[in-house]
Amino acid sequence: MITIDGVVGVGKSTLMNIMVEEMGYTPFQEPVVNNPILDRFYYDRERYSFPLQVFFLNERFKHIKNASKIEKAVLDRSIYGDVIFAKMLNDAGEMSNEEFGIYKDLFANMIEHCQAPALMIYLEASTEEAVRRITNRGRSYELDTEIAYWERLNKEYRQYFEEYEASPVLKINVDNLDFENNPEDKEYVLSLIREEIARLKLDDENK
Ligand SMILES: Nc1ncnc2c1ncn2[C@@H]1O[C@H](COP(=O)(O)OP(=O)(O)O)[C@@H](O)[C@H]1O
Ligand SMILES: Nc1ncnc2c1ncn2[C@H]1C[C@H](O)[C@@H](COP(=O)(O)O)O1
Repeated sequence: MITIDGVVGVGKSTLMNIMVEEMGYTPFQEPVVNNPILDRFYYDRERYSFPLQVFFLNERFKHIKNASKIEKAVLDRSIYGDVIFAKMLNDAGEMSNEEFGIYKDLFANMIEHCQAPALMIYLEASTEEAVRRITNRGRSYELDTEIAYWERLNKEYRQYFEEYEASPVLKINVDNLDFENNPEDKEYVLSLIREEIARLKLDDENK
């Protein structure tokens, strides 16, 4: 089970699709379209932070449960990334301390039953590049969100991944890598992933 994480717009879904096409992985997509409150959350974060976190926690748990039953799974975003959002929202006063306390308790209970990924691919980018990609993608609720939110998220992500040790991490800075449109960049990223898989002997484990 390989997980791809990183800030919004960094290219997680795009890379996941490449791994599906080029490496035969089975995708576990982030629930954006079928998310009943994501849009509302962006316009009223105080009201929707807590239910949104519970929604994502539950979805992530389902994905991990199902992904751990198959040989080559790739997940778009991780349960660990959710904690970054939850902490950030609590720090900003958009999720109350009581709600964050309940969230942490629920998380602690769930994580005991979650298999850690065999590899975490952390896609790192400058906030400017992430916002450029968010703008190109054009989800209206993200376009209406202030830049400071994306800056805070990036800062929290970087800090979190400096200390993350639940699994091996492959960190890739994607600021100058257009693996979506440039075949050379795509091959380069795939080679990094293949090398890491070989180094960790994940292929052997998966046989
Ligand atoms: N490496 C890349 N270089 C340039 N644009 C990219 C790259 N990867 C993805 N994109 C574009 O950036 C936007 C966000 O990509 P996406 O994969 O949906 O990000 P995420 O899943 O991390 O939010 C999309 O419009 C996508 O086409
Ligand atoms: N845990 C989360 N809290 C708040 N918002 C979240 C969380 N997980 C995902 N999101 C948002 C961020 C994006 O608007 C969409 C999808 O993420 P993406 O990085 O584009 O895959 O959901």
